Amino acid sequence: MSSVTLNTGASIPAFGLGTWQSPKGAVGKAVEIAIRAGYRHIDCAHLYENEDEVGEVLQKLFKEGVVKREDLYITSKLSCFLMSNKEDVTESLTDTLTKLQLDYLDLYLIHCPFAAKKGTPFMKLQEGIIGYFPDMIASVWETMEGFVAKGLTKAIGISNFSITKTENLLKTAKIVPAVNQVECHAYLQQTKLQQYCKSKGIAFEAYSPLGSPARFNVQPGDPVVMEDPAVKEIASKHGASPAQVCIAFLLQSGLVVIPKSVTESRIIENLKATELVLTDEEMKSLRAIDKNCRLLSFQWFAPDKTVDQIWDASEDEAFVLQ
Ligand SMILES: NC(=O)C1=CN([C@@H]2O[C@H](COP(=O)(O)OP(=O)(O)OC[C@H]3O[C@@H](n4cnc5c(N)ncnc54)[C@H](OP(=O)(O)O)[C@@H]3O)[C@@H](O)[C@H]2O)C=CC1
Ligand SMILES: CC1=C(/C=C/C(C)=C\C=C\C(C)=C\C=O)C(C)(C)CCC1
Repeated sequence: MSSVTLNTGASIPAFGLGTWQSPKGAVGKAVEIAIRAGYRHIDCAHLYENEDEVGEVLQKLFKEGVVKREDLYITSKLSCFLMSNKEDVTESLTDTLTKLQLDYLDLYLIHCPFAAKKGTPFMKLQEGIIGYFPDMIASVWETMEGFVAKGLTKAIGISNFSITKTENLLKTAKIVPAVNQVECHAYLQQTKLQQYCKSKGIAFEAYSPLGSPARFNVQPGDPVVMEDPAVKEIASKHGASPAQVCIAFLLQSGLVVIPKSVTESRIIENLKATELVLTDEEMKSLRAIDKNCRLLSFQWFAPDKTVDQIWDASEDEAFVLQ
């Protein structure tokens, strides 16, 4: 399986399994099926509230000798509820390591540049919003740099950072983020952010590569990337599925891609997309269907701001689904 070399010198498998909205009772089985089938990269987060079940299955697979810790690439992310001070940031990582039953992560990301008050009930998030503060992010980053020094994570990175917010972070960062994990699919290709990340040596990781069809804010009439005629036509030419084309397109663009599934047949189907080779012409057709269309606006984190302000839209002028 292909990999991307990070600015740390380490390699990250270019293909991995997402676990957002993978419910407890299903996520462990999904991770087990994936690893047994050949996945070596799992994307987790404190916010997903399922890391304990992922940890249990990892332990089981280590004990059975199916895979060794050093052969896996495990990412997790700092909770947006635990960003206000060093103790909270440390609590988020410690809680994640305990739940995953690991001594170290391969990659630890700031989940998003917005913070919310500790203890805010998840469904009342809007009441606990703190917002985006560059000084808070700088201080979170300094704490995370300490995690690398202590061997608690091999690399640190960011998620949902625009160019402007990354530039702000780089003003004080001693470690350049290894990765920026952002929404990216054929309808939101983020070419400007991709180019910027490349220029800074930051690897670009594509989340929601299938257009997150079961996202919580999905509305009737929203564009559906897996139903795009170009995607379907290319899929049928290859005897592949639309999902496989969506994944192969991003992989062949040099990105790290982390589709989520808890369905055995889809977990396997998505893995097989790593073998699908698209022609230059097909890549060109897929590049042409970009709609600059953001599916996850994160506006709930900053209700006083417009979506354009949240994403520093002068950079990309994406239109956003409400
Ligand atoms: N950093 C961040 O803020 C974010 C990170 N992420 C990460 O990226 C991962 C992927 O993004 P996500 O938003 O989950 O969305 P995806 O684009 O990966 O889509 C997942 C959905 O597609 C379905 N699906 C999976 N494979 C297929 C297939 N072959 N054919 C048809 N449908 C399929 C899944 O259903 P089913 O499971 O029922 O099979 C699920 O409903 C997340 O799980 C998470 O790890 C995502 C969003 C934000
Ligand atoms: C899911 C809903 C809400 C909260 C979302 C939060 C706190 C985080 C979403 C994180 C994502 C997209 C993670 C992917 O990695 C509300 C509280 C806003 C209410 C609607 C449902």
